[in-house]
Amino acid sequence: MVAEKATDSANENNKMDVLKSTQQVIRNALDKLGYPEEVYELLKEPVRMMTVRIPVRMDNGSIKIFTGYRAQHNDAVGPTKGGVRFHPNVSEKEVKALSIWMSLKAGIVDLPYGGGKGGIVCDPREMSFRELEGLSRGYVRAISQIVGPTKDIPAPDVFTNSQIMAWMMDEYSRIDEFNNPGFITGKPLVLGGSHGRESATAKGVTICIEEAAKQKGISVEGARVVIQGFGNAGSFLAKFMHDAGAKVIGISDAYGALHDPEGLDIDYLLDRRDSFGTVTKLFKDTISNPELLELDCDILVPAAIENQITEENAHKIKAPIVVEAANGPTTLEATRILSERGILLVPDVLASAGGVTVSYFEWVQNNQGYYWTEEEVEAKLREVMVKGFNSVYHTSDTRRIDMRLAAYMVGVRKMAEASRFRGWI
Ligand SMILES: NC(=O)C1=CN([C@@H]2O[C@H](COP(=O)(O)OP(=O)(O)OC[C@H]3O[C@@H](n4cnc5c(N)ncnc54)[C@H](O)[C@@H]3O)[C@@H](O)[C@H]2O)C=CC1
Ligand SMILES: O=C(O)CCC(=O)C(=O)O
Repeated sequence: MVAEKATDSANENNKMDVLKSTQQVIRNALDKLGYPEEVYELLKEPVRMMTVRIPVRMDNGSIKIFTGYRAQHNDAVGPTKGGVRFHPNVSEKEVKALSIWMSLKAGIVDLPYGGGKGGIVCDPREMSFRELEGLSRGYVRAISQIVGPTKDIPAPDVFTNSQIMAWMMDEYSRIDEFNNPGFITGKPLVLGGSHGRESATAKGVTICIEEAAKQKGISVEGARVVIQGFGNAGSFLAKFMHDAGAKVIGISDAYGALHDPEGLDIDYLLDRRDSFGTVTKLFKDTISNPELLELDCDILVPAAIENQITEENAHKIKAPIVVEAANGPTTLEATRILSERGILLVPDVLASAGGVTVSYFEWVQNNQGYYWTEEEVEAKLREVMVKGFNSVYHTSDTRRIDMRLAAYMVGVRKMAEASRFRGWI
């Protein structure tokens, strides 16, 4: 009985293991494309993974040692690129999976990058500004040998922002002994940031929603939208949906969710949210995150963390369109269930690629020292996202496969070919 329980829990862990599920889809995509086994052997793990220990003097005078990671998945196409996450649940496996997803995003929207990702195990909500600066600078010192504007270019992710990017850029510039804005993206505008980067992930998701709605014959104007997460991705998305005439009937953060079938007051919520995307603590009448996901709505956007739609709740999702702003919010089993139910699932590696696309634009502008207007950035982003959506949708439609497998097939091809031309495989 005990052994049976242990096996059950091992199976459950496997289903929630984001690295294992990513490897499974990579394998399926490579098989469908006809690549030999050694291509999978190369791409199933990052080519480089660094673990660092970062000492930080805390405000109470003690020294605390933090663990951080930087994964570089594949650099055959170009330098690796991807965000840095500050979160208590960061793990080596998660960072590895996130770096693979970055490679796939770069492939889908055709950027000259491979995927990278970083993370530090910490809870920035419980740290002072001074402690966060020490941690950000310490991380850069620790990984400085493997990063740089032509090697691996970090950016923001969960619980990191433009201030943290500014500290990291300053630390790298000190080490490098000259001002080096192209080392990192998602910087404040005054330090070489790009117009449109802050809202880029949400803008990319909005474009995918528009394209998915066209395919489903649903009008965005008047559509009922539910968004899990009210941080960078979720809050800008709520604003864009509200401005497009959609009714945002549910939002959430790490502490709970708000629901109003008549539509929430998005401008008020944006005004009251804190820098970690927390707003529900201000309200008494809340529902839970699991309840939020099952609300009756037209468009559901998970924009927070991994493993939110699983085989437990996939049958209960009512939205005909699910667009993944977050990385890894839906398990593979849930992907199968949603797809069999005819729900159009726009996967993370496509839907959330707007962030890295505008990060690429920021890096290009830093390299050329000439900056674009917000309108130019938005027009270029739209072109890239629509093209990415169409190629994934077309692959899914013609091959009769789910959108996630289609996205992996589109995303994996460029790095496989580049690795082959380089003579690696
Ligand atoms: N910021 C960016 O440019 C990009 C972000 N993403 C992905 O979007 C997702 C959200 O990232 P950001 O908005 O940047 O982060 P953020 O740190 O700005 O906001 C995170 C939001 O998720 C909520 N949250 C945290 N834990 C939660 C939980 N257990 N249940 C429900 N909500 C929870 C937080 O309260 C907050 O509202 C992540 O998966 C991230 O990897 C993807 C592409 C780019
Ligand atoms: O902007 C970037 O370079 C990376 C964004 C990111 O980390 C992501 O798409 O998950």
